[in-house]
Amino acid sequence: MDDNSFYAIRDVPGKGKGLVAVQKIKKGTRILCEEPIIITPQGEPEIPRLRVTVAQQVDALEPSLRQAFLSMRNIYPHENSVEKLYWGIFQTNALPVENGEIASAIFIEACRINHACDRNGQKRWNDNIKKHTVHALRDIEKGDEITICYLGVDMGRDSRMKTLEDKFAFVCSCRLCSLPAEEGRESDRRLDRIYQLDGLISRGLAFGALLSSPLQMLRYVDEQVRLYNEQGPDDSGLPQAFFDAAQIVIANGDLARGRIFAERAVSGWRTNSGSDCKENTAVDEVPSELEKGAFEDWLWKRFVPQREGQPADLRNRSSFPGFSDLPTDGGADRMDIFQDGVADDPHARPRHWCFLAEIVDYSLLLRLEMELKDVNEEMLPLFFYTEARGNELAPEDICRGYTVAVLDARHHKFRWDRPDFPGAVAEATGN
Ligand SMILES: C[S@@+](CC[C@H](N)C(=O)[O-])C[C@H]1O[C@@H](n2cnc3c(N)ncnc32)[C@H](O)[C@@H]1O
Repeated sequence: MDDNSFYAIRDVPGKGKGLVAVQKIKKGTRILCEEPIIITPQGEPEIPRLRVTVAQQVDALEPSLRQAFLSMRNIYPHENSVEKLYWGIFQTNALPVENGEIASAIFIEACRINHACDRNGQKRWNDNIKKHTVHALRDIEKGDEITICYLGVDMGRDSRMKTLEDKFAFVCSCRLCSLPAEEGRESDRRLDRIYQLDGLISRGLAFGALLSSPLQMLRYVDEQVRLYNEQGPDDSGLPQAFFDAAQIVIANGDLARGRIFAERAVSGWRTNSGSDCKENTAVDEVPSELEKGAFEDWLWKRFVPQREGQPADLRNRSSFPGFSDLPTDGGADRMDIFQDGVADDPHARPRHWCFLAEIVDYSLLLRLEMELKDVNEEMLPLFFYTEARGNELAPEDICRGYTVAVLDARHHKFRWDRPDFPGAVAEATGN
């Protein structure tokens, strides 16, 4: 868990524990960023097998994490075996990950966040840093509870209530669910229509209506945006709506509107994922000097071997990857990124990359240890297991704010790493 100073875990009346803001949090701020402690694999439908997987991971947790897991809420408390008890806690608290490998996971702090249909936090699994994040959807005042939405799609009050009661055993009392009768019905009508429009727009995009009836399609999105705005400020569905509008107008050659809709979509996504939305360019940042081939390389973000004397593009993530994007020692993973050619091509030329990270802090007791921040803003430790334990470096070269560069860095699993633990304790090794 890093930089979690925006909140404290407190008792929240009628909800058990919850996260409460301990300072004002500005819209778009990353409030929480946390690694999983227990995961279930994607595509395993067999509950008994999942129960065993979860139980094995719980048993392998270090005592304080295990205690934290066991203190979590369990809405299935009447199960009579330890395995079923763990499974009950897992089901009550697990958050979706859905990165192709992991289906859902337990996070010690993120799983304490309560639900609100008009939540002020946006949850997301960030696959770049292999962590769950929550960003502020609007300004959150000190003392306010931080909330996320447990439901996948917008639905009316009765359907929301039923799903939350069936799946999470509580009755929601958020602002939206507590609206006076007529306002509540009005809100439901809006949500039903937003849902209906979603279907019309996605079918239209899939079946070519963006070319055959673009104005009708634009009307649908216009209505959806208006309904989102009436429903509440900064709805997290807005960026997708602007993106849909951008596709409709661009497909019809209307680049001026396309640019504005695209900018609005990006601005909304930036709020939803805050500082995680890193790699971006402004519309006028198109390189004008490049010849055709080089322009295409830029456009498709292809890896192009550096010519001698050519300055390196520090924003190129295949040359300057983050920690989570590094290849594994001896592994064939991500070879497509890390070789000039395809993985099984015997003539593919190996290429080089450089892991860069800022020194945030350091100490020199038994050995030199550093706390680093990489290009994805992921924090990680660096230990010097060298002969002189880091004393090879001159003291004036070790400063906060300086950059560490590790050429051809790789993940390396040490013998004492926990087996099969996600995002495991691998360290950057290199020459
Ligand atoms: C993932 S946990 C959230 C943390 C939990 N409150 C705790 O004490 O650990 C989910 C459970 O919290 C409770 N909960 C979440 N949101 C709630 C809400 N809006 N009102 C009442 N209870 C809520 C429900 O019991 C739900 O099954």
